[in-house]
Amino acid sequence: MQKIESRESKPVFRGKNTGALRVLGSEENPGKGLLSIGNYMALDHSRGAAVYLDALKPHAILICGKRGYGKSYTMGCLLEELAFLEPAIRKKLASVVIDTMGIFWTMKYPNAFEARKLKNWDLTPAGLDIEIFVPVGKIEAYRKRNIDVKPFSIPISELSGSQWCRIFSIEEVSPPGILLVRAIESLREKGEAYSFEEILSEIAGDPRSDKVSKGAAENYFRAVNSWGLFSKEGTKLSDLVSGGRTTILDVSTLENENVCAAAVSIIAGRLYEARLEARRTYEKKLMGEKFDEEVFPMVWLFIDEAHIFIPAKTEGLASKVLINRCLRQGRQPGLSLVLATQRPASLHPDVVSQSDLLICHRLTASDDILALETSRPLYMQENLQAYIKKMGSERGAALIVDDHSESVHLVRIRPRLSWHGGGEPSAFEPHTKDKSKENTFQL
Ligand SMILES: Nc1ncnc2c1ncn2[C@@H]1O[C@H](COP(=O)(O)OP(=O)(O)OP(=O)(O)O)[C@@H](O)[C@H]1O
Repeated sequence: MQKIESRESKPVFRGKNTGALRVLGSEENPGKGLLSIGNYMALDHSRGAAVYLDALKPHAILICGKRGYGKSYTMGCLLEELAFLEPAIRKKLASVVIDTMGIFWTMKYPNAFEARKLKNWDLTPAGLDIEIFVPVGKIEAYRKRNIDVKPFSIPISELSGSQWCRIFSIEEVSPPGILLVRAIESLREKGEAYSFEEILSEIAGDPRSDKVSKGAAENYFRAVNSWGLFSKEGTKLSDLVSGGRTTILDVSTLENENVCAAAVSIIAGRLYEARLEARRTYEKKLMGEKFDEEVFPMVWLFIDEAHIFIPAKTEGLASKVLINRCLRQGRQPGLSLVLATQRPASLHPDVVSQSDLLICHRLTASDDILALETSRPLYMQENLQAYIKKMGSERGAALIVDDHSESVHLVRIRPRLSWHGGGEPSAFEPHTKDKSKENTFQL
């Protein structure tokens, strides 16, 4: 089993109590493609056997928990584990993070801050080989801060007139809305990519609209240009994603949540299409056909603040793609989705019911617990509240509900190898000190 013999192939936990191999997410895992996420946590909170997640098959994982209890930290652990898989498996997978908070760029750096804690787990700090992409219009701002980033953009022609109306929060039947839909649909009918300038000239040349509507529509699109996210051609998917890579799409500069959702919808839709195509190639290969070109890897798509993109009560711009394609049908083409939220109650209920793995950190709001309880699998012997109580208030402690083995597990997620950028800043403590020994974790 690959993590049992060396860092590439050694278990991450050689320390205390490493017991029987337990793989969550697959009953058939042959001991390969294992993500070492932590150890069992006994009721007295002592450390038990190592816990692994399967990475050979596609998964839909929901990570939830109240603010500051480990959601993005856990996401980072999964990303690290995917990045450190044995090369033969790693090259068939790719990780893509939609980074709404701008916190994942720090993964390039080793987690020197928690070196002592890592030592307790027999681990050493390690940075990750990641690529960070930011909207093309924002590249200079990042470079000025000495953050090594690459530009990405989305083709402006990917959005329909009605999607633009939703982004601008205007009615499709209002005068600027009517103009905007007409202008965009007329450009789209030509079937070619078009630029921001071409949209403006289409608006200006509309014979049926008055000056005020034209002025308003123009202003909306000038704002689009300032976001620096859209361009005529857009970045090719193959430039963003390929086998073995960890890609961070930092969209934290986009203040408008609708724009973020539109971007997520387009990216997730393109990943899904690419995987469908790859799956067809894979089937043909199995039938004996020869293919020389590289097959698009099985993607793990990570989205934090998922309630923004798949809200409970309304249909967000990314809801359809994420629910209907990635969640419900992602298994077949091999697209994994890892969603995180502080507010399960604000998340579309399909996310809870369609996830095959639920990683639940501490939760206290009753509506959030109820949202998970409502789709609580029958195999959970106790109610969720009781499990959460057992888990206590330790950061990084999690309840994992595994639909494959129909079982529930109390786990302590391991410390991060790479620098975690999502922690709370403190006005008091110097940032260089190793705080491991002061943490609530007593190992
Ligand atoms: N598994 C863990 N091991 C050690 N410390 C942890 C672990 N998980 C979380 N922590 C600690 O808790 C802090 C907060 O975790 P994290 O940033 O993941 O919170 P979050 O749930 O994503 O919060 P928010 O909802 O505000 O984004 C981390 O900075 C870290 O100090």
